[in-house]
Amino acid sequence: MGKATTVSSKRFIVGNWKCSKNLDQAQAWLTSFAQDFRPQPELQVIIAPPTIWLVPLARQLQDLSLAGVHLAAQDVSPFPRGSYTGAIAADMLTGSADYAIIGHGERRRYFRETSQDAVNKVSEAVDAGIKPIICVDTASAMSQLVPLGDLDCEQLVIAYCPVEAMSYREAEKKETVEEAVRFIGQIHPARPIIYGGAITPDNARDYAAIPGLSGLFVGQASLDAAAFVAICAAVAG
Ligand SMILES: O=C(CO)COP(=O)(O)O
Repeated sequence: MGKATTVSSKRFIVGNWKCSKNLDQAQAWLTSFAQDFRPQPELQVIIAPPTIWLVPLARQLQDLSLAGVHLAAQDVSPFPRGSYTGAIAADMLTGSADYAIIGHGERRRYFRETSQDAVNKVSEAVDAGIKPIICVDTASAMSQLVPLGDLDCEQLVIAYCPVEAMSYREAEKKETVEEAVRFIGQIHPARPIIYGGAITPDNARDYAAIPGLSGLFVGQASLDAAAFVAICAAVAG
């Protein structure tokens, strides 16, 4: 895989369920989403359920044959297969997840993950053919961004998720997001950048229109299938 040279015209919308939903709820969500979602060319919808539901949801998704809808793991091991109790190696995701979220602010904060852990995870994901969605939590987080420059991965997505927006449930000001996107884009010119933090069906259209942004990363509002369909429609434009 070589380095990308231009930002692709793809739009991304990621629904991160975090630690929510049992299997019945997860499958009911997908059934309801499939009834109302209208696929759009260039729109990549990525659903990140708890890892334990990836395999049954991948089967359900295959039966539904929804165009442009993918699954992501919310995390991946920084190690290959081996004696790492509790870990899930990136190549174990093959066949169920196409993407993996890596370095989410909540992983950094509650699980003490470092930027080096994130880089190792990205490297494992890339080797396994899983596309990384790497999260950075502040616009000026050079330590999170710079090591990514050495990675040879064409399909990396950068998710800008300011911690305050997630903690206080208030989206960051659009001008500040735009500045952050410009800053990140200078360090990683050809990477799609998405924004996450208190996105709702009401503000999605405004945020999706921020110049330089390739999509949205949604937590709480993705738990409701109808709200997520509305956000997908807003991102598709
Ligand atoms: O963490 C996020 C995306 O992964 C954002 O979460 P909220 O949309 O709940 O603020």
